[in-house]
Amino acid sequence: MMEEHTARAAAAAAVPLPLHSESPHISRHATAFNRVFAAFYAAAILTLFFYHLASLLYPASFTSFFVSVLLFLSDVVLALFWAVTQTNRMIPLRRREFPGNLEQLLKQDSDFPALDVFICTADPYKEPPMNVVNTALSVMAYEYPTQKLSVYVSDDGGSALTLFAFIEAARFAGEWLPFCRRNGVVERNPDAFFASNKDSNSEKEKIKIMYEQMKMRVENALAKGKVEDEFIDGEEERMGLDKWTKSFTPRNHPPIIQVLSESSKNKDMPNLIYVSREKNAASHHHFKAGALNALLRVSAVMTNAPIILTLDCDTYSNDPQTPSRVLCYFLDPKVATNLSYIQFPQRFHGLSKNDIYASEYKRLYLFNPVGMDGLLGPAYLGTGCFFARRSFFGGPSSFEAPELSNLHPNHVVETPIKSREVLDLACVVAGCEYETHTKWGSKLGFRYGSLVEDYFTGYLLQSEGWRSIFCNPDRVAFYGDAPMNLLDAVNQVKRWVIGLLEVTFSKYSPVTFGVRSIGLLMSLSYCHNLLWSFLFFPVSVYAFLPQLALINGVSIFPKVSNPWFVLYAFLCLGAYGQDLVEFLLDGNALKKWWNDQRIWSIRSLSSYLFASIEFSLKSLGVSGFGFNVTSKVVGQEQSKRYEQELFEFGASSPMFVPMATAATVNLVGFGGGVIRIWRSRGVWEELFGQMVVAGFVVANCWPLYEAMAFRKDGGKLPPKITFLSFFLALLLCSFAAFLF
Ligand SMILES: O=c1ccn([C@@H]2O[C@H](COP(=O)(O)OP(=O)(O)O[C@H]3O[C@H](CO)[C@@H](O)[C@H](O)[C@H]3O)[C@@H](O)[C@H]2O)c(=O)[nH]1
Ligand SMILES: [Mn+2]
Repeated sequence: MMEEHTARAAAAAAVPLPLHSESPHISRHATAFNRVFAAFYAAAILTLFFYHLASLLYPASFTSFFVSVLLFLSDVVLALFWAVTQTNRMIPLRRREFPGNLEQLLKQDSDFPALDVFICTADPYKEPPMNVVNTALSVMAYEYPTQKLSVYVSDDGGSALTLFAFIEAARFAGEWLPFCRRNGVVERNPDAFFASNKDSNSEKEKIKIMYEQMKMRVENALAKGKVEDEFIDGEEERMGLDKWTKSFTPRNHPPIIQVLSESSKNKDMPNLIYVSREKNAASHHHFKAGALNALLRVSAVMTNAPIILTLDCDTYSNDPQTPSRVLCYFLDPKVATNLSYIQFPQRFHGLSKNDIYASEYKRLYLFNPVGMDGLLGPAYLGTGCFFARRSFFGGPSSFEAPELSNLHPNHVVETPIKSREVLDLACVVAGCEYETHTKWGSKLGFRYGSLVEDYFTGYLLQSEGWRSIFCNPDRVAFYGDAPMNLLDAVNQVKRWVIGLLEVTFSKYSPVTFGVRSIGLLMSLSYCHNLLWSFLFFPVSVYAFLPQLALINGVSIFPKVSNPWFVLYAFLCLGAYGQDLVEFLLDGNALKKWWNDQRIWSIRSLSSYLFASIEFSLKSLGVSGFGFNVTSKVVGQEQSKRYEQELFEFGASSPMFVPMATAATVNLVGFGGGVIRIWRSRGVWEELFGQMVVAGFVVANCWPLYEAMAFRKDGGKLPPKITFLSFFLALLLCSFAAFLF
């Protein structure tokens, strides 16, 4: 009896408890419905093309031919966009991790694999050092053996203020980390913790005061633009800050590497290392990808952890257990062999109630990754992503050796991180010239050649045979900042789209290279983003053409009584309806969806349009572009308006001109249509489709009318832009009067 029991226990021990599971993200019925709907929708699109071809072949006049061509081309782009969205609905996956079961593998601290965290920052004024410090503290306080954890901060802004903030942070961490552990704090970003925990006790009061004092010192230094002598403590700190000589500028300075906290000296603290790679005017620094590659090498020399977490400076940890979730995959030999990265969704804090600029990017950061996870895995989203270091050195079965043996992913570091030898080598690998004649950026590390280094790198890793995993636990793992004014929001997407165009027209285009290396469905998923830039065309056509025709009483869509009208209605309602249902099922309010669909058109008429222009100019050699960092600070007035969900225009940017012109033309078109229908009732059947389109755009443009005519605050549309758009609308109307 006893024997049998022991035997059973032994058998149970031999079968390890699962570390993770996967299941379909949506019910089988929902997937089946999606497929049937997709089949119907595809048939409807084909029928529409038949209709278009017929009108192209037998045009009534030159004008109707011209109109048909524009509508046909627009619908081709929209149909392609629809088609590439479908792949993400085919096999959406939901994953679960069981970190509790890790105990079987991790009996003591030394069993844990080491983890290197990379945090990138680039500008102390757009990315306040205190926020970066909060991000760093939130990960330094991970529930993870401190001896196995190192946090590297890359400062592309080359700012003494950021270094000073981190000197302060290292000191504060000595109190903060034990405080979190003693009290089982879950919110380990101090700022978020103090904001949400109002009740106080003496211990909390004490630490809050320390935090406030640190914050004051850092913010004072920032306001003065320099670090006062009185705040510098000891020779080591002085020597670090002394590197900022007269000739030091953010674009021209030697490499600076400072170890601010060392786990071998203080067993309760992880390593904290400040890195500002060398910069000079003669060498290209490849923006964030360059910074990450410098960190890959510096960290290889110092700690060489097999697992790496990349974070933007604003992406703080909201869950100290996150590394354990990741280990559920990295420690499972069945998935680990070809696993490159585990991506968490990008989530944002401080969004307005209905997210007016749709900064949440539900589709990009949630729906699409879930869909891609059923294939080879999600795209890399730039932040909140854990990598296997090995995957930066060639495919799973084709190793690319780095030029120095110390950078080899299996190299074991035995020298203390503060030794001269290590620091000197770290400075060499953080130098400008280091990458010349090496494979960094092409075969090794993060890839160069696109402003969306995340998308490009993830895609190329997958094409080498790696796969990725999307991890979306119930408790949000990371929170970041979203742009809080319209110009920042559209400029950010413009930068992305330029980066995507760089990929589209490179030799690695998903359309050609991708289909061969990652298969049709995966490359279609990647094409979803590539098609963004082309959307400016159909959206411009639908924002102007039906309305200009309407002003002139010309019908361009089928009459309501015509059977073809049903087809149009099905295609429009179907696309918008499915989008709406997916949003509502995800638990979002209707208003949030409304804002999301509005921004889709706004981005098309601003970001996508201007990105296409800038990319063409660059290709012709007329101008260049760079990585314009999104500001993570907002003024008080602005933030109040954001809370009230008022669109923030304020600046006179050409980006606003097309949307303001569309708003004007649609209002005039809708008004003109109403008058025509009122004058002769019979025409409503012919103009109905155009009235619906114009009415829909007018409803969408409400914030623009407000900003043009009714608002007095600093966020209104500058009169210059309003008048320019009136003028352009007049020009368009005159042209239309001539055309129709
Ligand atoms: O030369 C540079 C430029 C930027 N950054 C850092 O890159 C990060 C992202 O910059 P941000 O201005 O916030 O850009 P976003 O458009 O918000 O970033 C999204 O898009 C980027 C790709 O375009 C990804 O790298 C990001 O992870 C992703 O969140 C920030 O931490 C910056 O400090 C650098 O380190 N060096
Ligand atoms: Mn950002």
